[in-house]
Amino acid sequence: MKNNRAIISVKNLVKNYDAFEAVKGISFEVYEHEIFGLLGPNGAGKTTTLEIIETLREKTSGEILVDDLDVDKDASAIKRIIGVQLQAAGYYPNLNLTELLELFGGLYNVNINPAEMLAKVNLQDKAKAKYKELSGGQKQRFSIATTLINSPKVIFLDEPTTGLDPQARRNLWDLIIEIRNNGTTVVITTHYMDEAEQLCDRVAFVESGEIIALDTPDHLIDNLVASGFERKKEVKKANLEDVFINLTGRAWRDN
Ligand SMILES: Nc1ncnc2c1ncn2[C@@H]1O[C@H](COP(=O)(O)OP(=O)(O)OP(=O)(O)O)[C@@H](O)[C@H]1O
Repeated sequence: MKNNRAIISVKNLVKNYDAFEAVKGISFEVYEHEIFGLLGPNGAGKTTTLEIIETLREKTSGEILVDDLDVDKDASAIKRIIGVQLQAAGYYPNLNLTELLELFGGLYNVNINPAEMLAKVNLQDKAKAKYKELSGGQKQRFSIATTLINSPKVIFLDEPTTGLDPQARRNLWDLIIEIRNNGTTVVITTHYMDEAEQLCDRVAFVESGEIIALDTPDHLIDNLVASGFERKKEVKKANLEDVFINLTGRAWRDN
């Protein structure tokens, strides 16, 4: 299924906020049809990097191609082939889910079938509900549905399962895998290492604006184990959380 064609290519990306270097010359590729995770501590530069790829934020320097389109020259063409989660503020309170999807479809100038889109994220029973009446997991599922309106080649999910209960998280994992299996590349950030381990084909660890490791979860774990690392009283000798802490030297939930 994976072909290792780079659908996103980032070369020497730098982002400075005044004198502060938030992203320090990172390079990586996201392959077509994979689920690619950007992991790392708060403030590492993940959201900044994603928003630059999404053409929503200016970079300081570097080259970025999305499906061979250059963010400097083809930003509007890139916007047409990517799906980005809207902020909740964009969900007009008086409209129900069906009306919101019709509105967004209109903004993208595409014909959509709201009932079909809601069924994709298992919200068919909420067609007439308002966004504010949804549970946290339902809100996330609706937000993911909105990323699919323009049948994008790549979707970006920034911490999609934060605050969800374990079951809702697993439901969302199934949904994300299904979206990938239907041919969409997924770029995701998460602070949950079990999630990254379950979901991501490859992950990049970002620390202080640099990529300090990039590989499949399996390889990262195996490398850590091969280096002599051993967990106390655990059946498996290490997990991806161990890789993370070993790389960054701090607990991954710390601020
Ligand atoms: N608009 C801005 N102006 C100045 N500094 C900013 C701006 N946006 C982000 N930063 C800084 O850049 C750094 C990277 O922020 P970013 O939001 O990309 O991190 P992150 O890895 O997504 O973090 P988190 O896991 O907390 O979401 C942080 O130190 C942040 O304070």
